[in-house]
Amino acid sequence: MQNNLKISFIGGGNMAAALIGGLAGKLTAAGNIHVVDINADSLAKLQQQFGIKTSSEIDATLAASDVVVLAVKPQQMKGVVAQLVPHIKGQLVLSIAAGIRAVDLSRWLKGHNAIVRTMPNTPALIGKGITGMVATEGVSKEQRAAADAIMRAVGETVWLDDEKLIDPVTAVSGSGPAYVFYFIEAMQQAAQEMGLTAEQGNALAISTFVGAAQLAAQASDPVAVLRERVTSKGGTTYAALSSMEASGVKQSIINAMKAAAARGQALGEEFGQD
Ligand SMILES: NC(=O)C1=CN([C@@H]2O[C@H](COP(=O)(O)OP(=O)(O)OC[C@H]3O[C@@H](n4cnc5c(N)ncnc54)[C@H](O)[C@@H]3O)[C@@H](O)[C@H]2O)C=CC1
Ligand SMILES: O=C(O)[C@@H]1CCC=N1
Repeated sequence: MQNNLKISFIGGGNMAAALIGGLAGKLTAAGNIHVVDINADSLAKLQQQFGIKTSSEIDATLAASDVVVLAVKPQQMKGVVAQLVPHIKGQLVLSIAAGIRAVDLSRWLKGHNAIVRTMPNTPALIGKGITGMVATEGVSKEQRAAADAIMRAVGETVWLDDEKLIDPVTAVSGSGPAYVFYFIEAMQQAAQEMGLTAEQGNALAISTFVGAAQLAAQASDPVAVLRERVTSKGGTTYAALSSMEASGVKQSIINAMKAAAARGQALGEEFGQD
């Protein structure tokens, strides 16, 4: 399904590249995608990989875009957005930045109110992302549909009614892939400490994650029931889970995720000021 949606990315880093990979030549022609980045190497890579248009400075392409995706770090957002003001008229502005609130983007854009704030994640790279998103009042039906189509090009979407929930979404799915990788790293290390090779440990840990996650996605039972089915009384899993409980692993994960959400809020407060 291709349409003629013209999309400009401000920032062509990791997340932008993941999104462009799902969009270019799929949702819209590669020639309809434009990336502005100050890093010439990133631009050259994107240009080569996807055949999109690139430039090191904001130019007239921006004014002709339907959607402007803000994909720089929260710390850079205010300075970058200030440069966009003369070029933003009716476009949809779609931010993927952690923390930065729509109200601050709108103020920096001199009252522009067609903003969709999103939180994607890196499995977008393989079309398996999930994005939490919320729209401001000035977003039209068509713009909302365009935002949804852009994020669906790299996975699933979950729309929120309340922007405050974006920080919890960031804590669950935005940062979430890193927790999974951390858990896999721990399993790989344990495998090696117990005598398996790195290659064996790698295969066993990753396949276990993929298989268990797919089972959880497909099963009609809650994950707690799936866990109980692995856990024989007096058996090996019971020994492992008892050790985790004794070390407070579950509470530690909960605390960590609350820290991520709090950091999202703090980023908004710190980098969303005038
Ligand atoms: N990496 C992740 O897992 C996720 C990141 N995000 C958000 O995505 C945004 C981008 O993150 P990443 O892609 O990971 O960062 P990144 O550092 O890979 O990309 C940022 C890009 O912005 C460019 N840039 C910096 N100043 C600029 C300017 N003045 N004009 C144009 N381009 C400029 C940099 O050269 C860089 O290529 C962040 O706001 C982050 O919160 C959201 C969800 C997940
Ligand atoms: O760590 C971060 O701040 C970004 C947002 C979610 C994932 N990476």
